[in-house]
Amino acid sequence: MSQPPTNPPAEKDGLHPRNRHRGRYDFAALQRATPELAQFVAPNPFGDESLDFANPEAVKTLNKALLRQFYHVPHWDIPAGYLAPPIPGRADYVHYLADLLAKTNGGEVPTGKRVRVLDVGVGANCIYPIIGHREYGWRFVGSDVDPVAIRVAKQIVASNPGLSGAIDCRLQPRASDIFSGIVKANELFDLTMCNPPFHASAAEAEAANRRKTQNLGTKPVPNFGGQSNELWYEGGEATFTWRMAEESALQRHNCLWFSTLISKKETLPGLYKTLEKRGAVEVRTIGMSQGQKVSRIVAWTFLNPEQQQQWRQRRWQAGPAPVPTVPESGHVK
Ligand SMILES: C[S@@+](CC[C@H](N)C(=O)[O-])C[C@H]1O[C@@H](n2cnc3c(N)ncnc32)[C@H](O)[C@@H]1O
Repeated sequence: MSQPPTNPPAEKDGLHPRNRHRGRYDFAALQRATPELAQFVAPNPFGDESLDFANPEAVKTLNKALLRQFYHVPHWDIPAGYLAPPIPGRADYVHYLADLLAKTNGGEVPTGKRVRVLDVGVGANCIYPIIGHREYGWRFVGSDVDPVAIRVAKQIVASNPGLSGAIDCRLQPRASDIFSGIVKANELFDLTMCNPPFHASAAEAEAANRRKTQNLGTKPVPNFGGQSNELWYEGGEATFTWRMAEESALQRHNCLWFSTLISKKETLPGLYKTLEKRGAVEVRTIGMSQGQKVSRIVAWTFLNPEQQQQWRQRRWQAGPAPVPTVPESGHVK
């Protein structure tokens, strides 16, 4: 006998406790702040208001509304075909990194401009710097090999209050480089983060797109949810993160914690091996789950506990720094 459909839980328990998106989307409030969202909102089989998540325009417009309502970013747009990120999942990575820094800081998340973060592969959407700055006041450098992504990310930064001066977007001139060409001499970062290109080839990215749209029961959408060059890299996630691990060893004294998302568990053994070979002192794997999708952050440091404490004293103990206020809800003018 077939079971009646059950409504999804109101609280997304899998998300980080500080994630602002643990509750169900309040479509009424979102539409008040972003009226163009209304055209995409319709009742789902359970009678609740929902959105066609297979429609990139709908997802992009939801992102606009969420960024406006939760992150004080009234002007956000990306060109057609660029990755419209699921914001709750992106926010989770930022909050888990905040916890990681807190461990080096006596349990307290260091906030404000004294914390500097490098986002490798910032994308046109500039999502991690926006969330990290609005939540914790951190300063960001975002790198990308795609000149369009850098131009759009810079536009987002320039057109929203308080982001200029907090987020610096830099073009990586060589696709094979990760930190080299971006990190300036003597520049220090408390964290690096990255959502790496996942697939090993354009064909693989397109096949995955086809499978995903088939599962959602819709027609394949060209460049569904991301430019193909945003989603693939010669050798895929494993090669990209291997390069990152290798290069991080050259920056071992310029950064407290390096980190990356890892989507494929098969990538983990190779990454751990490289980090061990290069002398990482501590490697942490932090699990994250968003709905059915399970992912993880791998973070590593080349600094021993004593050096970590020295880092803390030198960089964060200059007194508390103010964090910009993020409204809980409501349209930000
Ligand atoms: C999966 S997308 C992530 C975009 C965004 N951070 C997000 O999470 O939605 C990966 C990004 O890495 C960029 N990328 C590829 N190779 C790179 C490199 N060597 N250095 C910096 N960015 C790179 C791509 O252009 C793309 O924007």
